[in-house]
Amino acid sequence: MCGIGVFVNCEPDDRTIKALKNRGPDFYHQETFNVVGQSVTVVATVLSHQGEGIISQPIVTDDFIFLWNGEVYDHPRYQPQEGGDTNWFFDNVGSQITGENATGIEIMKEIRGEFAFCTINRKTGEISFGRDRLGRRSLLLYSFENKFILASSSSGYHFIELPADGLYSFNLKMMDKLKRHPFAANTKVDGHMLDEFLFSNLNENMLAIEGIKDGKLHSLPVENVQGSLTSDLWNFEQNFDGSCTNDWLPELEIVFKKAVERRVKLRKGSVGVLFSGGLDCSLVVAQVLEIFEGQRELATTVYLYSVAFGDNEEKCEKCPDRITAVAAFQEITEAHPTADLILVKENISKQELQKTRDERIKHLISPRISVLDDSIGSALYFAAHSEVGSDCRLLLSGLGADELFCGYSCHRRVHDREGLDALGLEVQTHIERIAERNCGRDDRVISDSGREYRMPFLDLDLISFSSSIPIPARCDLTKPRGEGEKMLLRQLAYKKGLKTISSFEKRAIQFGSRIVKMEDKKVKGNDICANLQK
Ligand SMILES: Nc1ncnc2c1ncn2[C@@H]1O[C@H](COP(=O)(O)OP(=O)(O)OP(=O)(O)O)[C@@H](O)[C@H]1O
Repeated sequence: MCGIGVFVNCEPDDRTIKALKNRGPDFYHQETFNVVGQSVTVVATVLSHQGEGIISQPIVTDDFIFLWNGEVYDHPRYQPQEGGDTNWFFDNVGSQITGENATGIEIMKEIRGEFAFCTINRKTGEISFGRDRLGRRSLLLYSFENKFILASSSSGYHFIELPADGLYSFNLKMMDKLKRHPFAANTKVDGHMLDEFLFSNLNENMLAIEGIKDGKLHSLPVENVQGSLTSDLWNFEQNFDGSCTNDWLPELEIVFKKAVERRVKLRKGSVGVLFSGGLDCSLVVAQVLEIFEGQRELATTVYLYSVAFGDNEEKCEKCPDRITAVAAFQEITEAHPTADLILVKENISKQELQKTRDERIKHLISPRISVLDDSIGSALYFAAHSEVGSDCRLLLSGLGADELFCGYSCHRRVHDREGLDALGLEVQTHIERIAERNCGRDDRVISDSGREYRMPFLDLDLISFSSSIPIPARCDLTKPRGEGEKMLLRQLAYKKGLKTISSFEKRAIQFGSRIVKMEDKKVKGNDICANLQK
């Protein structure tokens, strides 16, 4: 994982550099180039997980500048090599992505892994960039007059999150419009396929939506390149079939194991899991431990980071997520008595929350601004930034399980009111908008810890396989909570010896961690968050 930044006709401010350095504590480089008459400053920081030593960035040739933030776990042409995925990527893809040349993009589509990238053609001034189909790595965009910025993490500008709706290119000679190679999609997602991006020049009150009308606006038109980017790996089409005669569990077990294995194999340092004690993250922990038992050379300590909000230890211990974390830790330990497992309790007071939010969190959450962004972003920030486990450089979470296996209360609502077909569409929508709802924000707040964030349930093979399972085999929403939603995952947990955990009810992070209760807010999740605007 890395921090990448490209600053055309402007220089990065200190806060942006610090944010990028936090993401990549192993290496930092900043250099300014003249590209087709424009000043282009690139910043690259690295958190190394692949290859011998540390692979520096950016990769610069006479023709190209290439910045890569992500992991290639698997690709038909990829063999993990000495130079890691950065060098491989450059050899195979970077030199081929030039504007409308689709070859590079064709290779990119087959990457199993998460990424954001940027390639600058020094001869033509064509700059190509994008996030993977699920937006698992953040990339922010800002443009004003002749200034153009891309950065993994935020600063004092009015950035927008680059939508994960396609791969983009922009010509630094013309600076007139963006081109989008759109990803194929089955649902309409807010903020996707816009035909222009709007930016403001206001700098001081960066989160004040109201303020924009007083500042100048800059608009960049976006033009779609004909034909959309499709790939079997990116096919999230849901199986609406009502009949479910197969036993899906054995294959799910294999696909889930592979998804976790990919993510714990290519790494340096030990492993942590963001741990609520809920079904999803517990399954991830159990799978990691099984893999470690089978492949001792991969095994390390596994830290389980549990965050709870309250003004003293007693209150934190009563948080629903802390209660389940303690219970789940015990059950997992009983199932894996030889595992080197440490439960790390992060107790956060209101004072600490407010101070850290003002100093750090709100900048990382930016440009997201809702109450939900604040609650989830802050909880994940504290879980990820624990000082315990200084050798832990990788964090896993259970994100994605609810989307695929119908864990949310809205799934139940849609099912009860509109039936199975509508539920299938709801599942599809949840997956296609996860970049905007979760992934960008979560990547920024978590990766700021200098630990890389990976989500096994958002593995492309796992999504593809799960999507092929008829909805009634994934959940049975005629059954009560704690039983019907994520039914197939509950069976998997039971099979893995997590009997109590398999019947835990789903609980949203903002309630389970009690961050909402501590702040005593009478606001709705989608409201603009006053705390982020201060
Ligand atoms: N209090 C917490 N402390 C640390 N990490 C958390 C906490 N709450 C949630 N997370 C992380 O966020 C992920 C998503 O949360 P979510 O509530 O959807 O899943 P879960 O708690 O694992 O399972 P369930 O959805 O069944 O409750 C979790 O899998 C976990 O990795």
